[in-house]
Amino acid sequence: MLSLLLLSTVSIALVWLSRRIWYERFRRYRRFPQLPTSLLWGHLKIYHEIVQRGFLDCDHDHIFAQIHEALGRPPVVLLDYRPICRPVLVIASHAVAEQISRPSRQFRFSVPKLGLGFLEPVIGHTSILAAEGEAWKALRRTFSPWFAGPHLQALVPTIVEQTRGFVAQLDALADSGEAAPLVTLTTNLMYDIIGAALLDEDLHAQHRDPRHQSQLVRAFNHLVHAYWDDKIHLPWFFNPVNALRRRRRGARVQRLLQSIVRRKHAELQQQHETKAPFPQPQPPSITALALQPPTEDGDSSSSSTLTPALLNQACDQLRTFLLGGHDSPSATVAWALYELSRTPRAQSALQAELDALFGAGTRADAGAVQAALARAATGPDLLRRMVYLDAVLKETLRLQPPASTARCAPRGSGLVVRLPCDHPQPRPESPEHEHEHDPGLCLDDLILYNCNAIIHRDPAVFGPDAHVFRPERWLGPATIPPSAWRPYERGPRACIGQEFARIAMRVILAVVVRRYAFTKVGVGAVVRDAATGRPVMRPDGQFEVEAMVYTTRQITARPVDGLMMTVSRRGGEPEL
Ligand code: HEM
Repeated sequence: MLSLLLLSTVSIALVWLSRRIWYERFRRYRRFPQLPTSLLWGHLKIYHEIVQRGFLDCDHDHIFAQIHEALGRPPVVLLDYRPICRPVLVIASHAVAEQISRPSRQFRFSVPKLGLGFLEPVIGHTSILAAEGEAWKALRRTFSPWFAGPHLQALVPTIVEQTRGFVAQLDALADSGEAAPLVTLTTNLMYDIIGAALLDEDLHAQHRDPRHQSQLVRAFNHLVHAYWDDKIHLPWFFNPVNALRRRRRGARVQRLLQSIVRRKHAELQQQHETKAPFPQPQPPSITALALQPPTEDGDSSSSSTLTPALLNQACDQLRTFLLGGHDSPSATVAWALYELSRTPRAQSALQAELDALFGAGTRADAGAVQAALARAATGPDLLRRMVYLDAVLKETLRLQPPASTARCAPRGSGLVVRLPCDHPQPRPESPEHEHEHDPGLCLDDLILYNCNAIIHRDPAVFGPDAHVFRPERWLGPATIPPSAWRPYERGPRACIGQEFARIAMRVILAVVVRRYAFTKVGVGAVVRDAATGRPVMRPDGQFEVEAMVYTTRQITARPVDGLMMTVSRRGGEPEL
């Protein structure tokens, strides 16, 4: 009798479970565009097969783009990663992305971020990047004045100063004729800029001998390497060794930063106590701001006691700025130099703009450009007038966006988005709902990924040449909807450092772009005509290349080979 009861209970449980799994896999998300799914593995199997067919180390954005294309470019694509993690909704339409990133009555600061637990070794657990609600608002309020226009303009001479090391490195490369990964050089440059401007520290990242770089730079690079080619951010138990490696390396970065912050705190206290007559550095250092414990009512008062909690919180913010500050701008500058090297029309237009601003006689004279930019009377105005250079940067960020936001609306919150009307609407729940007004798509509990790599190449917005580097599309009357370009994300959680990045990137390019010619070697090298040896020009005005340089995931998207280039001084470079 007992065994019969047991048997029937087990059978009922099994029937219930299989119906549940069937529902979860095939019915729950049936209105979402998606690839055929498997009962056991969802889309994991097909995702794996697509990865195997292409470059194994390519970034997940490429895989999403392929799936999106195969499905006929719908506004959203569902990828069911269960049982490994929640299903991901890849958002391919700027109109839908905008509904996620803008504030609403339901979500005052836009749809909450997806937990960034996997990044904790890099940014800590109180970082502004991951914080939510009032805690995030208080942090943002603390740091926003530092990132405001007038403060940033005062930093231009500091940024310019650091480009001297970059020029020295490029000169050395031009003399040697050797190829080097440009991204390594721009990364070191950005570390030095962030060190000087944000931390008020010389990080020696551009030292010719890497052994003389500061311990912080070496430790941070070491930590970031533990994130290379991480496609799905699997939970720690899938690779406990790497999880441990990240923790250990993260702890070392934290210790190094703590000793810097303790020193800065002591200096600030001394200045405060002695009421030093010399003026405070203008703008106040980020470290000083990070040491003001933010309160929810917006009052920030300098703390004389450096509690362990305050120390850790300050270090978490500094680590976040170190990450955001060095990573995306360095990749963007390197990509811009690559795209310019294969787009002679754009290179000439940029040269003409810089000639007009600095004088044609300063083409090879980096020192003259640096001096003009560093002068308070001329620098900000020169930067403001770099219209074509700004278009080059916009176009680079359009084609090679380093980052995209990932969000998640809590279960039961009832987040609904509407798809753009020019796309086929989602299937109704059932045939009897066929004629009802479309209620939109409910996105609760899904991982929402605004995929900029797809959004930025939408032919419906950018036309048939969406894949071509054409800075001119950003000049003249604005025809592109603002929400279709979102490399810094939009809404309240948009990048706090975007204006700083724009200034730094404009300074760097203005200093080097007329002085050097860059030639890609290896993947992405230009194709040359067998008879003449000259590069083959495509009808769209770009040189034909051997193979596209794809991106890999290294926390953000970075070019696979670091953009291996040779450098020559203009005038001395080989004829193309
Ligand atoms: C080309 C340059 C840059 C790009 C493309 C970029 C991109 C982004 C993106 C897409 C986000 C949103 C991330 C998310 O929602 O998860 C973001 C946030 C952030 N970025 Fe940047 N970033 C750049 C430069 C910088 C710089 C120079 C800094 C600091 C010096 C910085 C610091 C931050 C911080 C602190 C946040 C979090 C903001 C918040 O949640 O309030 N970024 N960035």
